[in-house]
Amino acid sequence: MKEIKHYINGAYVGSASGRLFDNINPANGRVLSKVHEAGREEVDAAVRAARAALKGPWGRMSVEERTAILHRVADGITARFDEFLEAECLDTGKPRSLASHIDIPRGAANFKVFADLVKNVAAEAFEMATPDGAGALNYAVRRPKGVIGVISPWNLPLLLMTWKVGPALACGNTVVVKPSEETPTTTALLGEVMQQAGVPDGVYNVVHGFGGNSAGAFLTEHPDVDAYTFTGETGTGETIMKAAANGVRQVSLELGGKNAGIVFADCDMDKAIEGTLRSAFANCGQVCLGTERIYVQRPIFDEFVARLKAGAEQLVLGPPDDATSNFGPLISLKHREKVLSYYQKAVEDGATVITGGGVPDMPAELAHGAWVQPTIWTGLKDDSAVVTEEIFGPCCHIRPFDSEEEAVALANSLPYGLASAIWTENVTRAHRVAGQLEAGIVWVNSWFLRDLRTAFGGSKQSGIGREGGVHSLEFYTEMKNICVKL
Ligand SMILES: NC(=O)C1=CN([C@@H]2O[C@H](COP(=O)(O)OP(=O)(O)OC[C@H]3O[C@@H](n4cnc5c(N)ncnc54)[C@H](O)[C@@H]3O)[C@@H](O)[C@H]2O)C=CC1
Ligand SMILES: O=C(O)/C=C/C=C(\O)C(=O)O
Repeated sequence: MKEIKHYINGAYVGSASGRLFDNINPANGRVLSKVHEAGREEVDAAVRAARAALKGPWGRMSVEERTAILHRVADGITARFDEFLEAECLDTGKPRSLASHIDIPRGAANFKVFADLVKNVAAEAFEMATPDGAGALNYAVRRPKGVIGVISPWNLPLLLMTWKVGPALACGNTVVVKPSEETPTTTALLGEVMQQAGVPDGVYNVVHGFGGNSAGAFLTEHPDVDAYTFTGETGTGETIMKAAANGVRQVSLELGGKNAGIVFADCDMDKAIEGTLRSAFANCGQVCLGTERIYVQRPIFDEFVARLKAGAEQLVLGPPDDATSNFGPLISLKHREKVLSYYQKAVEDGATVITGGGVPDMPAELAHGAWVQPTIWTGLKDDSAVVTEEIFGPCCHIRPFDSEEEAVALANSLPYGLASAIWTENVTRAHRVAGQLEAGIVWVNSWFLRDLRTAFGGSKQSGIGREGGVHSLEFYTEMKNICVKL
């Protein structure tokens, strides 16, 4: 059986404890590989290697040399596209059509975009007057923050990990990555690409393991890490923030959401249905930007529900190697338990189940996979847990609204504020509503349309800080002002 080891200081190493855990294929429940679980010893070795590398060749490189290497990393991912694709699809069960269009290309783009950005970004300068009339000149320079702890989730494993590692390295930092225990493979594979691209030893380190009382906690408790970037559940973000408070370390947190889709009667119905099918069901609903609450203006409510139901029922459930499949399993049986508990709660709370609501019949070879049906409800009260809590599954509740004010109030009614999607052909309304929504990201007549130069992140309990474009540079560098008296 294949073993997945840590990648520390440019070498693959096992755990001193000899502890291994199973990496499971969620499509069929089979063990894919055995993964080494890091103890404090391995985490410490990774952090030491990362600290030393800051002072080694990486720290002395010019921006041109460093960014040329990062372009080679991107090219290395592209050259091994099929290997990354296979690994990501086996770890997550997601359809190849999805991973080949989103996950793997973004893995490469995340290095290129930030390598190009750091070469072109300017820093501020201010001339000032002084009492003696000679004046002074202030100018800013950016310096790497240091050793960055990267804790990444399982839903878009390569995409979300490189979304952090790309800018961190472009800015001259070194990293210790703790990928999700559910999806260790592409993070491990990236070590080989880093090596071939000429990334010096110790710049990119990977430790595997779980969260609490395991590699995740050991990394966030380590005193020699300068800052942490995390994507995942809000509660986990709170735990990481508390750990980072020791030593006043900065955090960038991209957390949970319970995002609203708002569909106005003047929308282009075909586009609204196509977009909402993706925002509710893509990646089996496991996208933090997904819309689990859909508000539809009353005159088109019945038609919208009927058409979304028809679309959901046309999704083709199947494993990644089935070219016709566009809907995979959830990440694990444990996560399926959570999702099914909401499916049950919806019924207990009096929902009308428009479609789905359970576990599909799958062929014998997939019977042990984490499959669930795409599910749509109507008729729940606004305070039902199904409508207020992040489920992170392929499901949505649809509720009618009458006025624009009501739709905005409903969308803003929860403590989350990550993303929203508005569907309307009235441009004035689109701008007006977008401006009022309490969310870090608002899409109009689209969903998950990403320009990597834009600010990405959540408000309220959906996160702290923004990444993307120059906003990533704000987090991954320290800005120093130099004041020169003339
Ligand atoms: N992208 C997102 O917004 C994601 C949201 N979730 C949400 O979180 C729920 C739970 O899923 P999990 O996989 O348990 O998410 P999680 O947020 O706990 O895990 C994400 C990462 O954090 C690490 N982690 C967990 N506890 C930690 C700790 N105490 N210290 C340091 N690292 C820690 C995990 O090992 C993993 O690498 C899901 O049902 C879903 O609602 C999960 C994954 C991604
Ligand atoms: O950076 C992106 O384009 C996508 C981000 C998606 C998430 O952060 C998520 O699903 O957690």
